[in-house]
Amino acid sequence: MARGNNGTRRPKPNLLITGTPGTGKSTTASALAEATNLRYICVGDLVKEKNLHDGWDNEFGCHIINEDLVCDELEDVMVEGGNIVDYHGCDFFPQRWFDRVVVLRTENSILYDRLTNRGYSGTKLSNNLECELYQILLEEACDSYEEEIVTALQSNKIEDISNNVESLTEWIRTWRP
Ligand SMILES: Nc1ncnc2c1ncn2[C@@H]1O[C@H](COP(=O)(O)OP(=O)(O)O)[C@@H](O)[C@H]1O
Repeated sequence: MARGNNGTRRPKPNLLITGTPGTGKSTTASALAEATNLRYICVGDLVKEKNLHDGWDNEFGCHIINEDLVCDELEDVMVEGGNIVDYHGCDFFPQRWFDRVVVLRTENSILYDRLTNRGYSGTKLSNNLECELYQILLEEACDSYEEEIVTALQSNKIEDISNNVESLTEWIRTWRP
């Protein structure tokens, strides 16, 4: 829902850019933030910087995010509006925070190359490839937000990044409080 706590519409929209790791969230979200002057929030970095986690998960090789701490940390800026949030999950954020939810999608062979270049192997690699193959993030987004605010965008080629940034910039530009 596009309404803040005071019942008025936010002056600037909040967007969530989600998708399997490697689909291009941080590349797309940071380019979009630069093009629009909105605030870029990388939840993964925030978790590390502010210790919003419950330790390290050896099996998955990542921090165990504390979702309540993350939501508390972000509440004020999200109510204010004008944020582009990047995270490979979306079901624990309050639904009212987002005006648009973008799920980036990448073909498996391309994602395989990106993730192996990043040093992923074994279970971590196969879990992420399966996550993309079974559209886990798209389903999570559709289950968590109103259908009309969720959009899946392809992120296979470099041109996809500029096209996606351009169309989202236009959407942000025409946003009216
Ligand atoms: N649409 C795309 N076309 C080509 N390369 C891409 C595309 N999106 C991302 N990449 C590359 O893939 C890698 C992972 O991108 P990144 O933005 O870090 O993904 P994420 O934030 O989803 O983990 C980076 O090297 C990036 O340059």
